[in-house]
Amino acid sequence: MTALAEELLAVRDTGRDFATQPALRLDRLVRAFYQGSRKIEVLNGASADIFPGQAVALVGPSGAGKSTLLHISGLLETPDGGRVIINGRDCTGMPDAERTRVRRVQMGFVYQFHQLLPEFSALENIMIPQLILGRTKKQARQRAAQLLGSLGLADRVDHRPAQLSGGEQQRTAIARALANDPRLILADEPTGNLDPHTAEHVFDALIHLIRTTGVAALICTHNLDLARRMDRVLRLENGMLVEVQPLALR
Ligand SMILES: Nc1ncnc2c1ncn2[C@@H]1O[C@H](COP(=O)(O)OP(=O)(O)OP(=O)(O)O)[C@@H](O)[C@H]1O
Repeated sequence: MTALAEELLAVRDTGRDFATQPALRLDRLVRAFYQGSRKIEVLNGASADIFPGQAVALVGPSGAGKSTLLHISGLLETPDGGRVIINGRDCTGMPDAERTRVRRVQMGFVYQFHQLLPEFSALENIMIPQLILGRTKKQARQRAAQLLGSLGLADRVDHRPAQLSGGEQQRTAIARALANDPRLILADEPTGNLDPHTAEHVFDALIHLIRTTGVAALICTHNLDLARRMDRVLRLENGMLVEVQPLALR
């Protein structure tokens, strides 16, 4: 385990106080799919509150519905029943334009494959979402440089994604997710494409930013070693979210 990882674990184990309003409240979510005439009930009353500053792992077997839950949390899909409440606001029935705005202003996304724009530099990739929200070029450049610096990429700002290693690409994607100071990070296997050593470093960087910015994060992962190091673990079981003690995770 790296020194940073040990420091992060120590912070988790001191039992910090979290803000009282959840950044994300999932309230009795229901979602089913039909495959032919067969109905698959993926979410069946899934509920959870995720508070600012918490890194929460989402685990469960393949096909349990983790991606479905992340898509619904990110307002990319609508549930058949239940509510998604972001910072106290019920977003479930919002019109598309309003959902897009909530996503852009309040959320950051990290995917297994970085999805950086190949023709732009690392710096520009982090500036673009800020320019969309109306920051000036100067403000966007400063914020992008600051984030890349805090992720150990100060000497990579002008590199295009293809000129970065897998771990550097993923750290750039994390910086992009944080560019607009979101309240909530949603991450789908953010280290799933990396070798174990690189995955650990990228994960440490992500957790460090969660702890220092106070953003809330729901992180889907198959990697139980990483899940054990988060503040909380939620396991999807039979369409419900079950809280598991991180150190008891098997
Ligand atoms: N659009 C869809 N149409 C039909 N079935 C779907 C659709 N999306 C997901 N499913 C089904 O819902 C179930 C849950 O899928 P989901 O991708 O959410 O699981 P997961 O836990 O993320 O799996 P994995 O760990 O393998 O990525 C699966 O049985 C999947 O086939």
